[in-house]
Amino acid sequence: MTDNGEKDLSPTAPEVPISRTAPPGVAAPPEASPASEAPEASEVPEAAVNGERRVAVRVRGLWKSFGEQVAVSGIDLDLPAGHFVGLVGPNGAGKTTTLSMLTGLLRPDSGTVEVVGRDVWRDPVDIKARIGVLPEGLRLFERLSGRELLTYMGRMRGLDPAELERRGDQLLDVLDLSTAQHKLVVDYSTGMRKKIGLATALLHNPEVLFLDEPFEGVDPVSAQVIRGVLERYIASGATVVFSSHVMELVESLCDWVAVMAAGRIRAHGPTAEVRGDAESLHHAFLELVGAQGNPAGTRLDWLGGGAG
Ligand SMILES: Nc1ncnc2c1ncn2[C@@H]1O[C@H](COP(=O)(O)OP(=O)(O)OP(=O)(O)O)[C@@H](O)[C@H]1O
Repeated sequence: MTDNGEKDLSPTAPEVPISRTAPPGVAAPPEASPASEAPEASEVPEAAVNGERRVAVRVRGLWKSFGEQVAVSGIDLDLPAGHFVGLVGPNGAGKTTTLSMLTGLLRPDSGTVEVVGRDVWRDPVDIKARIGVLPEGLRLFERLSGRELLTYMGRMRGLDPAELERRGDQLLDVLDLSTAQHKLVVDYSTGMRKKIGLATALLHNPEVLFLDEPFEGVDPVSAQVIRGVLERYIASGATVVFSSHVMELVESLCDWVAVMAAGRIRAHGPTAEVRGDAESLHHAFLELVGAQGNPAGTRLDWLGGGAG
């Protein structure tokens, strides 16, 4: 158990007894300087090494409040490179806020984030060339066609035009968007928007891909396609960090998982170890976030039967 009340199952973590119940309370804010005054990040080489393991994302003391609401409560986390990492948690757990801070979209109140050994807030331009992001509430240039969007993003990334066209052709083909490539994005379905968003996130061949709910609103066929693309990407040594509520999906896709609740990390490590002896990751998750045995339905004694 760490200072944050989490279960750290990473192989580099000290040997500690594992507790599956975690206190729901929120710790007091740390005596930390604002992110802009954070101490100089150590010079970590690109293949940052933590023991034998390369670290794709290193988070220390990350904290974010919105007024009185503490969204992320001083989390520490090492996410290993070359893995499919799932960030899971109930509604309002702080997943989107965390992902936004990991990708330089939201400035933390305090704490540091390093991605492939570089401080996200000190090297923003360099970092943005190395990561791909599919954010929540994806905003796209609606009046461009899918193809135009890819071309625009590729040029922004400085890709050679011939290479950009080659990659665009392949991505549109693999993601089954070739026939819709000249349609305006505003006319795309939810699943098509996710797919074109994923294509723009992959176009520059990033080292780490951050995806907020990538499978939400995506049909099973498209989900299978996205899954195949991501598995191939991981096999090349890249890293995917994605958030999801769908535990079965996380269990089948991710070999590493971090469980969040109330702004804190409740457990993280190899998926099989976080699941432990539980029947499934879903059951382990319910136990970790303290949701088991909550008979919400029994309080709705008026519901059903149509008696008014
Ligand atoms: N811009 C904001 N202003 C005020 N409060 C916010 C803001 N963004 C997030 N919050 C609050 O921070 C907490 C964490 O929100 P966040 O969106 O990170 O959770 P989440 O785990 O992604 O939830 P969900 O699974 O429902 O998307 C919530 O209590 C939310 O109301």
